[in-house]
Amino acid sequence: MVITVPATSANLGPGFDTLGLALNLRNEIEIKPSNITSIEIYGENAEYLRSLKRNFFVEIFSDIYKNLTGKEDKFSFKFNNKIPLSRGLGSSSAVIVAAITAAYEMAQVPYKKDKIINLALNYEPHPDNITPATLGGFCVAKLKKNRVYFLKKFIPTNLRAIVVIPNKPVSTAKSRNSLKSHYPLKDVVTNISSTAMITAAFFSEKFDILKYIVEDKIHQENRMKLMPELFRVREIALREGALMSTLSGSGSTFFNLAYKDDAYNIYSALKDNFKDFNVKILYFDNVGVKVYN
Ligand SMILES: Nc1ncnc2c1ncn2[C@@H]1O[C@H](COP(=O)(O)OP(=O)(O)O)[C@@H](O)[C@H]1O
Ligand SMILES: N[C@@H](CCOP(=O)(O)O)C(=O)O
Repeated sequence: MVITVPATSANLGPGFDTLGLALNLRNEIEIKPSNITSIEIYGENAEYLRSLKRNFFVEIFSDIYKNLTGKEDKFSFKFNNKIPLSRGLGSSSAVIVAAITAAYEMAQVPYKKDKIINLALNYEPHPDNITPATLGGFCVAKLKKNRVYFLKKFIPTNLRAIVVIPNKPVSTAKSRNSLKSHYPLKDVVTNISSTAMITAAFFSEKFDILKYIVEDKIHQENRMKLMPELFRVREIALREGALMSTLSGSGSTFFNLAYKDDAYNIYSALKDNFKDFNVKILYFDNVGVKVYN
């Protein structure tokens, strides 16, 4: 069985722990029943991942598989990773969503994607990466009493993401600890109105308005101060025609949304200015986690 899962960009600026979308940058995992457990890791951060005593995917897969079947069967795992670690592209959510899905598939227990999203929450309590990693598209998610409620919208094919991936990792858990716990009412209002406008723009496919309404007062600026070059990434992307330009998740990646005809200009301006950063044009993903038997 092969399972693939997309990278995700969470928050979209003001939609902290609420908005996210899926990018066509996928980790691929091949799993086969075997007499012994074996793990092969290729691609992004392979050396680092090989050096770890515990494999996050295998642990989650084994727990869920055992819960479903009562058995401790052995498998061979081959990972081909494209999502860089701790860059704000949802690498941990991708692992969680793929591992849970793989366990249900291998155990041959029927499931709905809703189930995957809600189980994934036990491993990562913010649904803005988990929901688009599972479903693809642009997702709005709300956590209430330990349950995720969500809505998804397909992202049209005339849009592209231009991502700027710095070489410095940012741990999501550490970066969350540095956020303030209280905010002035006017800042909260800024985020509520901006998040609502972004949601309406995606659902009505009226993307031009994004140029004027994306504002965050909760987390972005503080997180960007850790890497001040990101302020210039945003300035250049918006100047070259991006519809919006936001920190991706907790960073360090910057996410830029553009019409496909403007994507190359934005890409080359960013590439010229940030030679040490990895700049990519990506399609959006509207499918989410996918299984090939
Ligand atoms: N492909 C992978 N295989 C195993 N563990 C992974 C993989 N990708 C991410 N992880 C785990 O998730 C952690 C990164 O999570 P996090 O800091 O939330 O970053 P991100 O913003 O990419 O989700 C890594 O340190 C590692 O423990
Ligand atoms: N809402 C979360 C999103 C974290 O995304 P990640 O891709 O950086 O893990 C946050 O802002 O902390």
